[in-house]
Amino acid sequence: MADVWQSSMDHAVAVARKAGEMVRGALKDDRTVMTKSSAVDLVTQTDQKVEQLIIQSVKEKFPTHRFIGEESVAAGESCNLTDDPTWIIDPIDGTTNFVHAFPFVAVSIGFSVNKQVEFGVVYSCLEDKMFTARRGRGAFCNGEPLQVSEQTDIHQAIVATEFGSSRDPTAVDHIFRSLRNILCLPVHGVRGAGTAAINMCLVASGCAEAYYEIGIHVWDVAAGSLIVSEAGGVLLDVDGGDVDLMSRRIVAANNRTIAERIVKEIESFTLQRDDAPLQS
Ligand SMILES: Nc1ncnc2c1ncn2[C@@H]1O[C@H](CO)[C@@H](O)[C@H]1OP(=O)(O)O
Ligand SMILES: [Mg+2]
Ligand SMILES: [Mg+2]
Repeated sequence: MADVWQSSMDHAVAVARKAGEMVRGALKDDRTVMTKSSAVDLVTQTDQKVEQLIIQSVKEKFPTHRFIGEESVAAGESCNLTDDPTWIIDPIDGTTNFVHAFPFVAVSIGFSVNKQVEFGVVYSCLEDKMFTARRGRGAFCNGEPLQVSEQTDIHQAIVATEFGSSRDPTAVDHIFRSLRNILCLPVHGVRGAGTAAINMCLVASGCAEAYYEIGIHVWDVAAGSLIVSEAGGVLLDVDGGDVDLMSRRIVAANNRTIAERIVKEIESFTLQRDDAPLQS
């Protein structure tokens, strides 16, 4: 059966590749860093230029589609997911890595209709790996099918997470308590690539059993969430309920056994939702 979103997905892959070229080029000369929500929440002109490139090219081709883009939201645009076809864009996931030339940097493009992610594209542009997933049709890396790990024993798992962009000692302590619980289960290891999107692609690829984090935004995980589920993985909220991409919390794992085991060890907390009304 013809896929109504195939041309949109083809466009997403093409523009993600173009965006990745721009990121690779900018690695050599653009290191002018600005900050956003905290002294370690970084943004560069390249983040902004790449987001504009993606949005402009999509607007020309699909003028009725809507957008949620990290840098547009930072500039004051709303972050509401409607039933309309919506491109959910993180132009550079891993800006801190980009600034330091730490080699995990991704362009992340999710596409939702009726609030459901229809396709996801994550281009790990320094590794030149194009991760794609179409709902119901599997997940791929450079065209090769992806499959999550078959491991069900948490003690033999690698768990990915990040420390986030808050350096408030109380908030850091909170993150460390969950991390300590998980590390001491024990697990084989804890890792973090420095980008939510690539962490999720590592789960989809079977290289890590799980990824969890509180503090992510919808643009960090929209594409990756579909890549994980289409590779056979599961998504949960950190309290074990259904995942809610606007809630800033996620557990992505190879299977429910591992996901639920991790949930037990997380000290959850809530943050302001991505779709909370703007403060005036
Ligand atoms: N100092 C920091 N360290 C790690 N991640 C950070 C960070 N500041 C912001 N983030 C963002 O938080 C996400 C989840 O950890 C990352 O993918 C990253 O997305 P970003 O590069 O698009 O801002
Ligand atoms: Mg991001
Ligand atoms: Mg970003």
